[in-house]
Amino acid sequence: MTQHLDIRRPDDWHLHLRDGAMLQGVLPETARHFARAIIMPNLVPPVVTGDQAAAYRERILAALPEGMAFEPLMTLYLTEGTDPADVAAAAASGLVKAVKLYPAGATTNSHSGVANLDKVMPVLEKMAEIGLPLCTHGEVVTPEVDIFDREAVFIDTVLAPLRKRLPELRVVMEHITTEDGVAYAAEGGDTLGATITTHHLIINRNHLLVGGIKPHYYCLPVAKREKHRLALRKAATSGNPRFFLGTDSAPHIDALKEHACGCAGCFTATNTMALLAHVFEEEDALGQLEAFASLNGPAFYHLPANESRLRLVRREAAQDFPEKILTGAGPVTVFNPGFPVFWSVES
Ligand SMILES: NC(=O)N[C@@H](CC(=O)O)C(=O)O
Ligand SMILES: [Zn+2]
Ligand SMILES: [Zn+2]
Repeated sequence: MTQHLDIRRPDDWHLHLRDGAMLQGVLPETARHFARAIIMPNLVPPVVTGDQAAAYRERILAALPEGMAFEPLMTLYLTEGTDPADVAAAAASGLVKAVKLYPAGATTNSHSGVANLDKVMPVLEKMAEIGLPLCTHGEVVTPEVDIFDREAVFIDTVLAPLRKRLPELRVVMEHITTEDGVAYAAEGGDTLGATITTHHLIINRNHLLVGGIKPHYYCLPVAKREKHRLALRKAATSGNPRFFLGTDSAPHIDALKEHACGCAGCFTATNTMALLAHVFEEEDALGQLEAFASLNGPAFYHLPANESRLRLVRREAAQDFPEKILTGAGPVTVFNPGFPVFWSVES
């Protein structure tokens, strides 16, 4: 029997589109299913100023194929030189929807990020005043802290003190990967949100490491123990408005993933909605998929939910997804969940 699930069209609250030939190649994969996305600013060089965000937005719209509708929601990359007045102007014009904090050295293209939070307090104070959210890559980079503990230590030593110091600041904990992140976000009140990726609902660290290293499962924050994956599933399917979808779909060409020093990032734009339907069905929570993918994010960002709809269909036979997307920059492997998926998006 074919089963349908109709939901409001989803948005992606954490997406990497890159630039140039890669942007051209990956943008349709998101625009096919998503109405809007928060666009991450970690280009080389990063998107720091309002002018740079406006120019990047134009490049994204220019790369959109004829007949596709998609609204990029722009962000600024926070640096120790960021000007609070520029941030405020970019927010007031409606161009910029959030500012992104990368602790310097934490992830892909984060070297221009923040080493000393004191240096950006004037920007954060301005953001608290105007209600502009701060999106955080929540990992400390202290070499002594184990990579699997970096998120929990960030919460204790950076995020909680910052939110005490600036309680009005609206914060999104991006791509949470631990039960600690889930617990902190659940208690955070309405100034706090947390995005969860599709892949962290599917893989734990065994999938990454047992039986040979799987470079296409390597992302940051790195996948954790099974108990953390289960906590993320519980949070995502709970209906709790603090939790919403941010795929963190992060394309890198295969040559840089299958490498002695492979890049971090899973590319999930192509099959995310089908995979989420699979996960939510497994959790007996298909009725909560719309909240997670289409309602909780807009509510946090004070934007209306989309009026258009998306239909997911459960087929008799397992559905095929492309193994790779062929972009002008090179092939990009699509996230393979490692199990058959019967759901697909009706086109
Ligand atoms: N998630 C990742 O593993 N990679 C992201 C950066 C990020 O979101 O941390 C990327 O830009 O490739
Ligand atoms: Zn990140
Ligand atoms: Zn990301």
